[in-house]
Amino acid sequence: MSAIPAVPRSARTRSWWGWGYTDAHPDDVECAAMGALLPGTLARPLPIPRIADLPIARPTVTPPPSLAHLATADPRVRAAHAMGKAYRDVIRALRARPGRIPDLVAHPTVDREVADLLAWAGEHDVAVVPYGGGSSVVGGVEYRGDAHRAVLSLDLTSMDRVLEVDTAGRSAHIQAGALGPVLEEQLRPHGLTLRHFPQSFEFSTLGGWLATRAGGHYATGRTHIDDFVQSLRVITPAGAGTSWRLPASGAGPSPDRFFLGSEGALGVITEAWMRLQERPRHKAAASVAFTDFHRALDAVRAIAQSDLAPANCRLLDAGEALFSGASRDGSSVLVLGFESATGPVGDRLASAVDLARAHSGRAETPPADRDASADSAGSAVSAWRSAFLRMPYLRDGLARMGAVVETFETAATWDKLPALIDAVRTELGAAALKITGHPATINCRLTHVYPDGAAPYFTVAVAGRPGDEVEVWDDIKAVAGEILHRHRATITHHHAVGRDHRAGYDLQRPEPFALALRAAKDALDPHRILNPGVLLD
Ligand SMILES: Cc1cc2nc3c(=O)[nH]c(=O)nc-3n(C[C@H](O)[C@H](O)[C@H](O)COP(=O)(O)OP(=O)(O)OC[C@H]3O[C@@H](n4cnc5c(N)ncnc54)[C@H](O)[C@@H]3O)c2cc1C
Repeated sequence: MSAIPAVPRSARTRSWWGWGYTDAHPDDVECAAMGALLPGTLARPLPIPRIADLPIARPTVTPPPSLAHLATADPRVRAAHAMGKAYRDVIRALRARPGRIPDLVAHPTVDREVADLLAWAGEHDVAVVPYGGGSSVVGGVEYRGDAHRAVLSLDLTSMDRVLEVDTAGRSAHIQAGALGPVLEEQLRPHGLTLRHFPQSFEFSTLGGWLATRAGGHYATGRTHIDDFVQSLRVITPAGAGTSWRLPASGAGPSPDRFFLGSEGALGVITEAWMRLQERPRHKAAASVAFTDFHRALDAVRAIAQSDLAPANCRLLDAGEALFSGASRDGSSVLVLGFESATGPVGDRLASAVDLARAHSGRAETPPADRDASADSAGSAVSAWRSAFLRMPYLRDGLARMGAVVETFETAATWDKLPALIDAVRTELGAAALKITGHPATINCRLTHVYPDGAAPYFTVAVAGRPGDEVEVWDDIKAVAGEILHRHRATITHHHAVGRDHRAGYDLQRPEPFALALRAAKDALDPHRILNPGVLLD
């Protein structure tokens, strides 16, 4: 077991209202150029919002002297903790309609302080919203309604240390508030990695990943945060507990599984022992073009059902391929990638490309295996990768042009996928036209693939009704949820339930399970202060 050095934090300024760093936001010219691609958007971008324009009331509670040093009522901090980072949040900031802003933001540094804050909140009818990186896209970190006297945002990011690394057992004891880069930087000296890279990696935390059952960007194999959990420490209003560190256990229902995905409604995750991996040393990537998207789906299914296990197997439809620069001729593109810490992967890549060719894919001969530190192979592959990281910034630029942008993801079995994807394109497209009077762009990519199905991710962009973008988004979201439900596709594959997916989640979960969840809430959170409205009422 070894001790871990401290890690410096980024000096760049994070946006309080939009994605990422302020210095990476598209400027007015870039926003206008994007808006010009969508008929009906504004002539010029909405101004960058100012905190001074928000309706920020004075806090209605004061913490006791013993906890006062942990909490702030600074309007800038409170505004930055009022919402997550969905389109809906960004447009509400732009339109100065943030909803209820927390009265206080607390930054506990140890478990005792978390427990004391929960006890104080329970006694004073203060709702507590656990907050990691604040990258929720489902209304997970905001408070809706007025049932509580006050709202406390419980920011865990001061608890961001890797406490211990067990190199022999390839696992690490990590505090829940560590942001992705902070966590990986502390593991790097050990040659190990958690290898969990959601698109939001830079601005989301271990605790947030665990509380939402996040999905990393690897297409197959171990990519869900669930796969890496060895043990969890959770603090609830009814007491704290830590599960045993075990490689596996068949002792009844799993306590870790119980808290995974609990979204701050059942307790606060403060620490976890996580399984690690060696850093990959071999990589190989290639892209395959398809004229027919449905043939491409068949190719992906064949690859997913083989034993090749690609790290990346991302099928982009023609719109998505065009937008990311992976193709300009109307083809769908399959981006394939392999990596390994132990041996060359070029043969696996070649076999996957052969399978794709057998389903009418067009591919160059794949490049040979290369050192993992080398630059990406293939222009379509690298074009897609850069676009992937830039996408959230562009979404905010489109929001400034008054566009409505909704991204939603799901998963379904192979027998249902083609009809589901077609229905989203046609039915949601028609609904968006009816709601806004403008044609929508709807793109699709597969983010994760399984032997028995896959996870499609949709992006819908359409000009909004100026000033009513939130209502338009809500209407489009409701139609999308209805289509998913009708096709027996999950309301979310990795974005969580939060408040925005409640209707779909309530329909999806079996009633005895809902009963058990309500009973668990009653037992663990008797004053109903933990993230009210998330997962259940
Ligand atoms: C641009 C963008 C890209 C994204 N890409 C992905 C992706 O690739 N894969 C993916 O899975 N998701 C993705 N997301 C969604 C989001 O990043 C994930 O849900 C992430 O896991 C949230 O982590 P966070 O630390 O930001 O949590 P927050 O947003 O702060 O919180 C999310 C939920 O977890 C609860 N919570 C947070 N910390 C704790 C804790 N310590 N204990 C108990 N409850 C807690 C909160 O109360 C809330 O309900 C993306 C979001 C954006 C904006």
